[in-house]
Amino acid sequence: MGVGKSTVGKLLGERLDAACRDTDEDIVSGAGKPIAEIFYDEGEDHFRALERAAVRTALAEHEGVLALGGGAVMAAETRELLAGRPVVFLEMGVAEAARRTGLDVARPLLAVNPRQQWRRLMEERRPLYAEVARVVVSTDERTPDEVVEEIMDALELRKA
Ligand SMILES: Nc1ncnc2c1ncn2[C@@H]1O[C@H](COP(=O)(O)OP(=O)(O)O)[C@@H](O)[C@H]1O
Ligand SMILES: O=C(O)C1=C[C@@H](OP(=O)(O)O)[C@@H](O)[C@H](O)C1
Ligand SMILES: [Mg+2]
Repeated sequence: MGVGKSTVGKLLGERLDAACRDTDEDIVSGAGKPIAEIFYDEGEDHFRALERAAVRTALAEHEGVLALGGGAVMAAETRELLAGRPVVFLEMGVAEAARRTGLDVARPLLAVNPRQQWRRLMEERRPLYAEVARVVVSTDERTPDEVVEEIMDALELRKA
């Protein structure tokens, strides 16, 4: 959350001349309301079901860059669908996370005690990110464009 998946995904798409899709955007357009409202109105379990379906559909029909939400890997089905694909795990430290997410009400899971919540979520999720990732790229002290270049190197996407 806040590491830059959506921002960097779009830039990477431009850099590769490929389309970028973001499953959170698919969920919002499908539900007709923002993510925070889905959480508050229907609850997290409902959001996760929409997320699993959005990832399944996007992986089946989209070619190019796909940005996921930070909690998508919690679903075993999603981890299985990601296996063997060029998945990038973008990381950052907690100080940077606090700066980037700020008081962003669009991220309901960080609405209360954001730093503590972020640490707790990362402890739980880090092994799952490591399980699905082909490469890990640090985003601390890097601009989104620099992160794109790191991804290009890490996945060996540069043309010879
Ligand atoms: N490398 C970066 N350095 C500084 N700010 C960044 C960087 N990448 C993204 N941001 C900013 O952090 C916030 C969260 O980015 P976003 O792309 O929505 O992350 P995610 O999709 O991983 O939650 C946005 O305000 C974005 O402009
Ligand atoms: O980490 C999470 O559980 C979530 C991350 C969000 O996406 P980003 O990681 O793009 O912020 C969004 O899917 C939702 O608020 C839940
Ligand atoms: Mg995002």
